[in-house]
Amino acid sequence: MANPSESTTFDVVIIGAGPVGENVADRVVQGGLSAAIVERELVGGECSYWACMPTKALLRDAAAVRAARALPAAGQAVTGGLEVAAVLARRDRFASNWSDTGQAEWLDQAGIALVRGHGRITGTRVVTVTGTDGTSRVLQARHAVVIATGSSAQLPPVLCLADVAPWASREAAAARTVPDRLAIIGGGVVGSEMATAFSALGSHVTLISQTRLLPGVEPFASDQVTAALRAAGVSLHLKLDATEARRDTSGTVHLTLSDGRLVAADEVLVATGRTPNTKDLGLDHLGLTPGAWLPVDDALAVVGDDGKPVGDGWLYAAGDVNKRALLTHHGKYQARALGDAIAARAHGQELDLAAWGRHAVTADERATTQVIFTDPEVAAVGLSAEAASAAGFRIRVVDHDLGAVAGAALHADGYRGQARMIVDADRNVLIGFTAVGPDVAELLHAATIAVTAEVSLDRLWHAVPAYPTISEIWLRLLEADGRRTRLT
Ligand SMILES: Cc1cc2nc3c(=O)[nH]c(=O)nc-3n(C[C@H](O)[C@H](O)[C@H](O)COP(=O)(O)OP(=O)(O)OC[C@H]3O[C@@H](n4cnc5c(N)ncnc54)[C@H](O)[C@@H]3O)c2cc1C
Ligand SMILES: NC(=O)c1ccc[n+]([C@@H]2O[C@H](COP(=O)([O-])OP(=O)(O)OC[C@H]3O[C@@H](n4cnc5c(N)ncnc54)[C@H](O)[C@@H]3O)[C@@H](O)[C@H]2O)c1
Repeated sequence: MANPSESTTFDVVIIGAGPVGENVADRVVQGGLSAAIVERELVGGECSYWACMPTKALLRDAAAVRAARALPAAGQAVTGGLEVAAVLARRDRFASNWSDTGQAEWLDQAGIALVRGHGRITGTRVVTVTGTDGTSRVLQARHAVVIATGSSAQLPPVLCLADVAPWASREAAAARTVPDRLAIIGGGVVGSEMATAFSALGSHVTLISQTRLLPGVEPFASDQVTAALRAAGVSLHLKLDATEARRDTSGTVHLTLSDGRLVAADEVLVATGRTPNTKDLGLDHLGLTPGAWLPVDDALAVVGDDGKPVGDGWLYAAGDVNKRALLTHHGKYQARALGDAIAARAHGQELDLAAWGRHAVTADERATTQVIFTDPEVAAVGLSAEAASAAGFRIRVVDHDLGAVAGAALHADGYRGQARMIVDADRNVLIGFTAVGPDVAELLHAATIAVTAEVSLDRLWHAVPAYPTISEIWLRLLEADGRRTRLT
């Protein structure tokens, strides 16, 4: 049998072996097709080495200490501060010491050919891979090419920023030392999580944000994270821009803010969003714009300016690069649907692209889930009140104090948190849920199931939360909404 790693023709060629590319490859191979995956850096992508895993490892020890300190006896047992070297060493393990041997072995066992190098589309269903030694290999796809090249940190237009050699998320996630003073530009998810992590590790953190913190989440959740960061000693300069950067001869960076204030720091972390990895992919030959996000249709086929699939529909984009949801779990959800769809098409089967169908990615629009690992955590699914109103839903907004739930009061003394459900008043179903508070992450999946299954609130009254758990928030929210009498 031919060695798949030496073949040049495959059913599917995937560019990018991040979590999304890996999952597309897995599904097409499980669907009976052959697949090659092209990777220019590490198999596993951003998430494994510079994003989800190492950043959550940086946050976890401090969260455990906080949880213990919220209880009188356990708090007594916690003495001293965090051992920074041990936190960084555990982070290194979670980043697999930046070695992809394990993930490359997994590809091999799964029967997926790994081609190392930079991939470019050089013709219809053709990808040319340039290795680090400059040699090229041409791969031909029989059915489809999938772009899963992810995204990189975007630098904001701050004068002379490049001269101060700022950190981006990669440098923060892989930091070898904890700077005494860290300035963060950007108050989104990366900025807020890294402010939480580095202040707990001992940095004096100053965060500058154009907007309120976490502008994508419900304002009450953003407010609680803002208050907690302030209480932890983080200096927040909100609704301001950094305009200029300069590093002096002693190594100190000086940032000028739009109101004229100056911020001094040892390092600057830029966390102002992402830019797609599409600059050098050969997209210009296909009438697409290099460096732009890749617009896709419901089947994740890349579409041109006319909204129609490029070519005869052989080119797909999944994960960060299509900008539908810049989250690993949503990218992998897209990958499962797309991999199955490519296999189904290749076997001459009909696709099921109706809402919630097997090959559809409906949850990207109706039930996006996210946990933000700040202190307190934020967990959200579906629409916020603002987004639901903007989308034209007639809604009821129901709020409840999480700290008033018996399970939360037991969980931590002085538990502070809040939950909100957004109800589609016409259908009486949940279309959004947000919770903020210590350890709310694991509350999220119950809400996700209610939103995706479109469970009526009448039925949710029969989902009895165990006593005394934090999940009793569901009962409290239903009570706050009031039991409605069915008129039919
Ligand atoms: C600091 C940070 C923390 C995050 N934390 C979380 C979190 O907790 N939970 C969560 O769900 N999401 C998180 N995210 C988002 C998550 O990292 C991304 O959504 C996810 O990595 C996207 O996966 P992907 O496969 O689309 O792209 P990537 O992970 O970026 O992988 C793309 C791969 O393609 C390769 N590639 C690119 N161009 C080429 C080319 N031309 N040829 C060959 N290979 C190429 C790259 O080297 C890379 O390996 C975080 C992001 C950041 C920045
Ligand atoms: N826990 C998680 O799920 C997690 C963790 C980290 C990152 N991520 C994902 O990674 C993606 C990238 O995160 P991010 O924080 O870089 O982006 P983001 O889009 O969440 O936030 C970027 C922030 O930077 C601000 N900004 C933009 N331009 C600016 C400028 N010139 N000056 C000052 N501020 C500016 C924006 O107003 C926004 O607040 C997000 O989409 C997020 O979903 C997820």
